Amino acid sequence: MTEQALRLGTRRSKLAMAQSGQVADAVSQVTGRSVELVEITTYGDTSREHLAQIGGTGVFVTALRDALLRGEVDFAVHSLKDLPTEQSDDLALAAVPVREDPRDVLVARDGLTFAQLPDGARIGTGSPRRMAQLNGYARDHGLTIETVPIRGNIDTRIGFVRSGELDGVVLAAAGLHRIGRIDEVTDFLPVDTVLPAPGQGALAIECAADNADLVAALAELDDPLTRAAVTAERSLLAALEAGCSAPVGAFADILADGQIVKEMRLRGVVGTTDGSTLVQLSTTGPVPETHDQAMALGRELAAEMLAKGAAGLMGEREH
Ligand SMILES: NCc1[nH]cc(CCC(=O)O)c1CC(=O)O
Repeated sequence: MTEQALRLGTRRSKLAMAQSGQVADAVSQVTGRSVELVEITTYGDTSREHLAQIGGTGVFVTALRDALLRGEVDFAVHSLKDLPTEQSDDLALAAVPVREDPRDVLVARDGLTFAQLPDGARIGTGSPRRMAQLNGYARDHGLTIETVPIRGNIDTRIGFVRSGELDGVVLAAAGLHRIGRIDEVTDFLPVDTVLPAPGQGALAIECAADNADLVAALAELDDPLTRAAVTAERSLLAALEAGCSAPVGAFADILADGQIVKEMRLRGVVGTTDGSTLVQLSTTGPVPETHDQAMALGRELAAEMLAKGAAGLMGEREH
């Protein structure tokens, strides 16, 4: 008797298809079952509005979750940074695999690094988080850049540079890796210059919470350290009451002594999009061993950031 193929719900973008294809192979290996991709269109794929305007929260995810809840697909793969922080009781975050490079990168004309950009350079990004930190970095170096809000898939965004319309665009390294275009990066921005979005570079594999066999099988793809890190990052975001299009960066990493894992450090930043005010803080604690401990790390840092005025910065509205 042959078991039915598992149905993986995925968006159709090149990036989504690449990451779903990679997860499909891994799931086939751990379950011994074949995996069939089911393409689903989300609001984020069809809307032409800027993400900062449509709110961001869940626009790439809701249609996939609905298909899971209706039993039309067995599991779904999301970019973790697109996943709203509130988790539905009916769905399980069954696995968070090992994170890919979390950094933001610059793809600029003529091989330029960020420090080599000319004064007034036009840099495309629709992300208030990137705008705030890029403008802040430029200010610190006596440079002004113009951040230009853009949307579209990775090909479209890099296309603005190739056509000469923009001097550069800022993207996530992970996405470029996954679609095989990492060679086009002209500068990898260190996380201390531009903190990534909470969960950036990580994937989320979701399935129905009551599908116990599948929850258990998918758990084999989970990386506990990645899960602890992204849980702390997302807890910070939630405790700041910010959505995924807010100017909030967060990154948790492991402080190790040789091979010995010592502590987890969580860094967070909130700022105005012009980069004139940035609140960046970090906290360090034992590596979380439970979900609650990882959540506590994020809440702790959020409280410190709020005490330093973070709420006022996030309240800023774009004109
Ligand atoms: N919101 C779009 C999105 N969602 C996930 C990624 C990249 C891959 C990742 O962060 O895992 C991107 C593109 C980008 O920010 O350049």
